Amino acid sequence: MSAGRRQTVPFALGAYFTGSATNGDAWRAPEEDIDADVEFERYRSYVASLERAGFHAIFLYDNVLPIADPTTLVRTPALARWDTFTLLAALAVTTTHIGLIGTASTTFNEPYNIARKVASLDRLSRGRAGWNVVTATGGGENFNLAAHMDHGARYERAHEFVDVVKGLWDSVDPLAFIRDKSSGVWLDPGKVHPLNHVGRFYQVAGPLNAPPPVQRPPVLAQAGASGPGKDLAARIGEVIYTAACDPDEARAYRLDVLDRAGRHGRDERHMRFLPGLAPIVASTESEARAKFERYLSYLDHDETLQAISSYSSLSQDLSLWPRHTPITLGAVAETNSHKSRQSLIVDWIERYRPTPDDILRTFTRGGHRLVVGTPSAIVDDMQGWYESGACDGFNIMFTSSPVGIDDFTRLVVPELRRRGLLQDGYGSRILRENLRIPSGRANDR
Ligand SMILES: Cc1cc2nc3c(=O)[nH]c(=O)nc-3n(C[C@H](O)[C@H](O)[C@H](O)COP(=O)(O)O)c2cc1C
Repeated sequence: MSAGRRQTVPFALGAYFTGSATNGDAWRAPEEDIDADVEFERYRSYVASLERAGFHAIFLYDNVLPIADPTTLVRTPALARWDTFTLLAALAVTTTHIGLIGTASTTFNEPYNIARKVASLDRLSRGRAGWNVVTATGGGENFNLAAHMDHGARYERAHEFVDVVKGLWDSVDPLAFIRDKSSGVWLDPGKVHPLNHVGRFYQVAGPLNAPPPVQRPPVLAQAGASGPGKDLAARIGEVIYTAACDPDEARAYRLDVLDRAGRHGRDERHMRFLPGLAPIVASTESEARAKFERYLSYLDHDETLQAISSYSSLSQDLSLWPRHTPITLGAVAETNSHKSRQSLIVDWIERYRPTPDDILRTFTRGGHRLVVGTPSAIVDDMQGWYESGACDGFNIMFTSSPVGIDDFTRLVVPELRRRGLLQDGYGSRILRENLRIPSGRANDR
């Protein structure tokens, strides 16, 4: 099983970052960096470590939410956030092989701008750019809307948005540029193809006024998991980020999206499913447990429970629930924001009847799975998920930086290598080639 699987869908390792001050929830721990929102050097050194360790890509989360009440931010480093593609552009010139995947929403951007940004990043990085296509969990109030756009409408626009971006990337053949001083011919107009797109939501003439991307096309990531989210993933997603706490559910999700992808002539060779994983690792089990308790001691429990309640739209604040009493959810109003995270956490609470304390011990504030243990226990977990077809790798969400990054690269990465899951070094300087994802073009199915 594993040898064949490794041939078709090689194990992929990504690293998740927000563009703000700290990566971990326990930001008050003495060793935790707290100034990455103003010091580029922090990101430069994190990503340099990940590149030395052979991570395929980093992924920058982003949102543009309104903050009606700044008192909700008193205890969390979330407000100041680098503009995603500006930060990635800087990282493009401090790295050589690691992929650089940034989030931009199809709800609050125009396709022309995104096509240009990602194409430019792909050139700057010599073929390592990716775009995480989101419809955004909120933010309309910052973009001329009274509220967030309806979930269904967001996804309808997203399909057309991505088609336009891909069309713009194809609108200029890189060979169009003759640049011949002797003849005075700069450009071959036969290799420039205005798009002239007229659709339901967008009217875009083109051609794209940007350096042609190196990758044909740059890698597309996607992270929605509601019905419409899965349809978008199935049609355009190449790297699929998920939150999953149970391997059976992750496997069912993967098979569901692959089934939908089949209708678009796509299969598992074209997609890498990467659930989030937040590791706390140490050489011995007891050390790892002690580290975990220390992490919990620096976590603001109320704030973390409030964040999970709000991000998962639970219709109640879990921080108000007695800390050691099993939670009973009342009626949960259907959300227009993050439908899949809502159902993930609601289902989990209904199935296991956890206490708020159990939630803190199981999930990060974003609702991703915490795993505590030795390097071999953590790799057993990862390998088990991968080999059973629950995923194609992981998106590592470090519980602290820089120490959590250092722990993972020092302890877990060598074990992943020893088991042949992760290769030594990079096979290519191009992200799509390192992930071994074909472009989907006729000559590269
Ligand atoms: C790992 C992961 C990362 C995500 N990153 C972002 C992000 O950066 N910005 C955003 O607005 N939504 C992000 N999302 C949310 C989804 O893209 C999507 O907007 C959300 O799941 C709502 O869509 P759904 O109802 O189809 O699930 C992320 C989801 C996951 C699982």
